[in-house]
Amino acid sequence: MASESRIAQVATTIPVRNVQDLAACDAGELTADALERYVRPDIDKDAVLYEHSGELPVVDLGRLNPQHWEEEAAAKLRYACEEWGFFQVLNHGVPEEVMVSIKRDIQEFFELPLDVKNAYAQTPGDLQGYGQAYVFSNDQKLDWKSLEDYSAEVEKVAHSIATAIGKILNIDPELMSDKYAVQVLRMNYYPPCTSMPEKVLGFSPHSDGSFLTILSQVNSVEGLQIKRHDAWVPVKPHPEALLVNVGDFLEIMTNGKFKSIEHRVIINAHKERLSVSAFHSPKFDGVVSPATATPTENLLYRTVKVEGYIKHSMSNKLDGKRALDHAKAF
Ligand SMILES: O=C(O)CCC(=O)C(=O)O
Ligand SMILES: [Fe+2]
Repeated sequence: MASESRIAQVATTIPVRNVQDLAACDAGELTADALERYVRPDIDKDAVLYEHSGELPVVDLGRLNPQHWEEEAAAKLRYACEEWGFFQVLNHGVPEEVMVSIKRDIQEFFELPLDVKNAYAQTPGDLQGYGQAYVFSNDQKLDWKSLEDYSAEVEKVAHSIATAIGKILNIDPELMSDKYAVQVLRMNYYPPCTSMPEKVLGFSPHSDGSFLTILSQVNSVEGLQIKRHDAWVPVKPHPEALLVNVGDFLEIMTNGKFKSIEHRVIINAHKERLSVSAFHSPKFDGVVSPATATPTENLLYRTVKVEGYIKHSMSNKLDGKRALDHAKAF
């Protein structure tokens, strides 16, 4: 569909030297100068709280479907969206063989020579950090069965989570259904950095310009950190779970009750990290309006045009939750 290709077009970023190529060069070439672009002076500004990793909410999707709905699981989902903005999802229903195949194909893809990868991909780009990404929207898939299967399965997961959220918030399912209608997949690759891993970021702090994002931490290498109470909490990869986060459009729609949380990716000294993000967003020509629980509730956000918001959030330098300021009511 035309609107979907437009997302991939705005998703391109500034061309820079491919980081995978950079990381593969001789140690002598990896000077502070070569890495300067990726060094983040404020990387240590906020504490990293490893001891809180285990507190990240885990939501059991098997207990949140119309045939089997448990209030306790619903309360957990609400808490996760209000307090953390991120949660692990178990019993997500994606068959094991689909997970195994997509993980294998992504690993193999990133081992291909650069020119072959670039010929495959519509929109190779950097991640505003020491990372590399390839983006595919619904109509621009690689010719892989695994990607097609994964995409379809993750769409079902997005549907189940959005339906459960709609039920929790008392939102008409019809109104909910077009909020996650467009899916864009991005494969992310973060090479190891032996010379100064503690100084470079794989992905600068940002919140997602989506409605819901579903992430698979493909090779279970740690790196993702999420903001909580002005500190960073590392997310431990969970082999059976998918990681889900509230995106900016869901924060706007809930008038700030569900939180689209700032996150970043740090770099490992020895291991590469691979992940695949599935962004689910409303159709490009739509709008998202804040829904208030009571008529007297103050409006924190205004109605935003989807296309304008996505373009705005992608065309600016990543800067925490700054993109959402664009949608503030005042
Ligand atoms: O690789 C990751 O863990 C995070 C990726 C991410 O934040 C994104 O794709 O928006
Ligand atoms: Fe993200």
